[in-house]
Amino acid sequence: MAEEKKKVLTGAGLRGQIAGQTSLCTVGKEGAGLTYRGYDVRDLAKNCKSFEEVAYLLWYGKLPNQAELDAYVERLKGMRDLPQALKEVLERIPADAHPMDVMRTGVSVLGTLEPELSFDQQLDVADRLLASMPAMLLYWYHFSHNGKRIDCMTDEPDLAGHFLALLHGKSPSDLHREVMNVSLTLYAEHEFNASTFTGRVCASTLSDLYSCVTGAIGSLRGPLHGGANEAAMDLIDRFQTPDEAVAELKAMMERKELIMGFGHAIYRESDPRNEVIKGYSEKLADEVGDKVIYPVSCAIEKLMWDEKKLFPNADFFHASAYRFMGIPTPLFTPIFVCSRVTGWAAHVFEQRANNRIIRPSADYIGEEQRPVPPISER
Ligand SMILES: CC(=O)SCCNC(=O)CCNC(=O)[C@H](O)C(C)(C)COP(=O)(O)OP(=O)(O)OC[C@H]1O[C@@H](n2cnc3c(N)ncnc32)[C@H](O)[C@@H]1OP(=O)(O)O
Ligand SMILES: O=C([O-])CC(=O)C(=O)O
Repeated sequence: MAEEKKKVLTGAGLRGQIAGQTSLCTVGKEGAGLTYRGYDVRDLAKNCKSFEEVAYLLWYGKLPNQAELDAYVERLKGMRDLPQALKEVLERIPADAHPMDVMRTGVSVLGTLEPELSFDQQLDVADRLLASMPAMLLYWYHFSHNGKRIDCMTDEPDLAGHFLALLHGKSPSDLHREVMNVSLTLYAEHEFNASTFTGRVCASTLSDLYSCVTGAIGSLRGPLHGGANEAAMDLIDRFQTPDEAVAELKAMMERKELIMGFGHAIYRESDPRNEVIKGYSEKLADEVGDKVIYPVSCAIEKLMWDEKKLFPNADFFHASAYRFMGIPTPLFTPIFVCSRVTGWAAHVFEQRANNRIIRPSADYIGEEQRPVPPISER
């Protein structure tokens, strides 16, 4: 086999292969950019006051005007609660379960209670998932940790505030609401990343939306993908000073260990989401008077660039931003789910609109064909 073909097929993660078409998103055009339906993600983060605008853009194809947004927010508000049967299942999941497993189970159970019986219902199912995911996570969280059955309905005007209010039991400050809206916007969509591709493969079999989302959650859970925001926090938490971080990071690099929250499969120079969330992390660090986490994060960022030309991806400064808002580390990746469900579902809709089952081929590198020996001769 030619060397080039071998490189593409073995262990190369399909990098650079075009696996389908999309009109939802561009990643890494000119090395760094990210757009949703033609809008720069930084522009969306700055000018969309609520994440619901971005969800609407991805699912309904255009940015909503004020009347459309008001109606959409009201619709989602009415879908925030959970069925009693789902609450009962969540009450049986132990406190030490991984919250990503809770999300996967929650979505799966909702799929048994409110199944998608026809693709005509796809937008209803997607809206229902988006609206109810914060409660799925936080009903379980409060019950399993404190034995408390929270009210899953809040009057918060957006999902960002709803999430923080369910977590903390009170309405968030304006700054925290803004950060959460921006964070959900930054995480919403990212072309053919591993979890979205999982969802699209599932959709291509004409399976239901709950199955596509359940599978996608499983792919996002890993530390090479969405799980990196939690892994980055665990890394940062090991250090009390920037000097300590630099010394240990150098040793880790020598041992060829992966540094979580750095590098990217597509971006080569920078991840455009980083500068946005880093700016908010700095603001929040000032707010809480942090003198450790933010400086340690910046020292790691500088070292990684100086030594390896590796830059922080979306996950790295999300870790400190979430910590400063009092969000427990194991809930970081589930927040990613609450956002990325918009991208996943948009890709499922796109796949369904022009479907052929996704079924690539493998390059066989095993044994030549041979007879099965009788069991006495093996
Ligand atoms: C929202 C998201 O999902 S963003 C990604 C989140 N994931 C992480 O932060 C986990 C850490 N990062 C990584 O593991 C990788 O950078 C990935 C999985 C994101 C991308 O993987 P790849 O596309 O294989 O990376 P890439 O081809 O750019 O790697 C080039 C070299 O840099 C190294 N490298 C890449 N990222 C890192 C890192 N974070 N730490 C140390 N070395 C790294 C690779 O090991 C490779 O080295 P080699 O040439 O000696 O084999
Ligand atoms: O695109 C990728 O490979 C990973 C990523 O950044 C994302 O899904 O947000």
